[in-house]
Amino acid sequence: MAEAFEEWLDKHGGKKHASLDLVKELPNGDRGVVATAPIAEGELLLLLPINCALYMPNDEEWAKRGSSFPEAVGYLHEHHRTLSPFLATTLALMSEVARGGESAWAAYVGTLPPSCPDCLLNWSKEEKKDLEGTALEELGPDPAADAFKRHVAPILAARRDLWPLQQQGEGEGGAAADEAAADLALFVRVAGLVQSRAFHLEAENWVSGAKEISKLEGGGTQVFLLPGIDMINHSHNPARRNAHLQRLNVAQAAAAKLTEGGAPEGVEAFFVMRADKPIAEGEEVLHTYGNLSDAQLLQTYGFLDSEDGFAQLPGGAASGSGSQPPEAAAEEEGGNGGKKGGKKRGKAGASAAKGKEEAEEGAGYRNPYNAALVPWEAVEDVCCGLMKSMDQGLPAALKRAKREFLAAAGVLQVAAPEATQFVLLAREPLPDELLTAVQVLLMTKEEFNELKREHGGEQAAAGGSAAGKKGAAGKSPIKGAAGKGKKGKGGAAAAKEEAEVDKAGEGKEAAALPKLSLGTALLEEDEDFAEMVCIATLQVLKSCVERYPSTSKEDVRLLKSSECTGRQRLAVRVRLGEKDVLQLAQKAVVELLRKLREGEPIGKDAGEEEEEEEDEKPQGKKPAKGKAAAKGKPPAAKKRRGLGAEASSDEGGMEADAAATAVDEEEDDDGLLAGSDDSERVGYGADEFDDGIGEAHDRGKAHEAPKASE
Ligand SMILES: C[S@@+](CC[C@H](N)C(=O)[O-])C[C@H]1O[C@@H](n2cnc3c(N)ncnc32)[C@H](O)[C@@H]1O
Repeated sequence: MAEAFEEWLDKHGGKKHASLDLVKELPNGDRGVVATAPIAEGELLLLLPINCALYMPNDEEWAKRGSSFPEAVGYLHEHHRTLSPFLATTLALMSEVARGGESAWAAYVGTLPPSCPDCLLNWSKEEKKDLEGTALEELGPDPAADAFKRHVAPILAARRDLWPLQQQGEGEGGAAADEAAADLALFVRVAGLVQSRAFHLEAENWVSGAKEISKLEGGGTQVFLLPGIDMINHSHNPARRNAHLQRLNVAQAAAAKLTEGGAPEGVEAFFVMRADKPIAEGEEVLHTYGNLSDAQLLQTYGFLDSEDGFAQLPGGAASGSGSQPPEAAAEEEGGNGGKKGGKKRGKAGASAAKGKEEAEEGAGYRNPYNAALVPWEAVEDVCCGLMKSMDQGLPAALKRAKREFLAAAGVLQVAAPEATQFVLLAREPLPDELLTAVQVLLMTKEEFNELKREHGGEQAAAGGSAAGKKGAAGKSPIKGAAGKGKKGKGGAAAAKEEAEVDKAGEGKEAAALPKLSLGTALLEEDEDFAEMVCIATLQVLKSCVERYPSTSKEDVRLLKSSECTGRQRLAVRVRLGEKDVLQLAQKAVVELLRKLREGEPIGKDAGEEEEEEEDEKPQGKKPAKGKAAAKGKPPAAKKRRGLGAEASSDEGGMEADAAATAVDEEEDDDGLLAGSDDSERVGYGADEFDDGIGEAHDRGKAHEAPKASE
């Protein structure tokens, strides 16, 4: 199989390093690319002419060399242009698989595994129950069966010559049922392969130049199957990675002396895999599939990282494993790529030690790129409930106006604001969007109207341009606002209030406003408001923690038990990872509140402010509160709200609330989350296509290209 592939590659002008085994069986039963002799840094590992890749061409490519694409690709290009790139590439590979020995890609098809075993596509309903509450919880119909029925089956039926029927046995329900079952089975198999092997790259003009490939963008992507290159496994650990992918145009490939004797006819570009560092004999070639959370890794690739070096990173997480025994995971170490330092070092050392201990006990490695999702609905419910408890219930029109305003101001997604999910990251557990949304929801009608006027006003002054605008942070949109502590209104008053929702900003919501980022300026000015915002945020986070059927402690216990194996273990690790992030967010809120109460500077420039404060402060004088104080202004007058009447008359009120809502201290501080410094925001935003399947990249934000130093 490897020889047939190498012959095929050679025939098409591709190259493979002589000292590489592309299909080496690894100790864990998987296959990987392994060096059979030492390879020097910079050496070419694989060169793949673009004509060997399976993908949907853009119009320009099609015009230039349409005839070199498989027939199925041509058919899809001509007749199904709105199909998602993922489904189109899946159908392209299905055609080559179904055509067997007749396919021009038969040698490549021969290198493919039977399936992507643990990809979610292959999980039963029962197994998926363990993912309840996570980003991977399936709420609608089975996405694969749904995509098959809606998009794939009609295409197969229309062109049986391109997608010949697979061999079927005699089954119940007659020949038609058998055909459909065989088609669906092939689709699920191939979709799993494409999902776990394809590269999602920005569509670009090939002739324009080389490009680092790991940078993926939400829009305008092409989904490429890159034979041979797709044999390389992933590592989260920069210290273990030793290869990276580039695409080069013909001139660049020639300049790099990759195509002596000239490029094969009709080839405009190459995919190139090179050694980033020396690779020892017997060492596996590894690169990165992206900075992906556990949920994204599981959904797309059917595995969770079971390595490796984060225990060694200063401030790093412990090693451990989802699928291998914890003892083995705890033994595996390596890597030293972390850059954390400063004040956190002392604690990090202790955390790493504690983390290692936990790994040994079986708690497992936790991914520093993990994320948790907070649905808008939860935020709205909690905030509206809180306002109601203060006799300031939000009438429907005001609720709608706030939602529309937040969408126009870039805090909620525009197309379907209600479907927004705030993405909390281990490295940024309290995103500004979430704090901003909570603040806006907790504003009285008057405050909200004033915010709208100020924020809309900025837009008018800027000629409607949202680019580079700062938002309303630090401007106190509620300064001088009336209506604090308003008492309850009956139905008629509420109806009047609906009618009173300020018309000033109306219509502006439709247009894009500058991005709204309230930060903490308002919280620093108004202690009661700050307490409300913190309580509400803690309640929101608590409601998110409660959506899981188990607690973190139970999950850790499960991971420690030898019975928790296979897919159940993967699922438990995903939900524990999400809960870790929610716990970090809870801690961040409690810390924010503490700082606000103690008048400590907050935010990125806190250090600078502290210094400024030090310089300006007369000797022996107590530091004043907040930013205003830091800038030499008197602290803002304390403001009172409905809730504040109780909470602030009882000095322990907030602590009690926070304690009731916040972190289980026994469970926190496991020190397992801090790790690499290059965690990037990853999310699960709006789907571009309504396939409902595919991979994390179609649903998420771009991942940063690995830094040069990696
Ligand atoms: C692009 S393929 C890599 C080649 C694959 N190992 C093979 O034998 O064909 C991606 C698949 O390899 C496996 N894989 C890659 N990196 C892995 C890792 N770090 N740990 C476990 N499995 C991994 C997963 O099954 C994943 O879906």
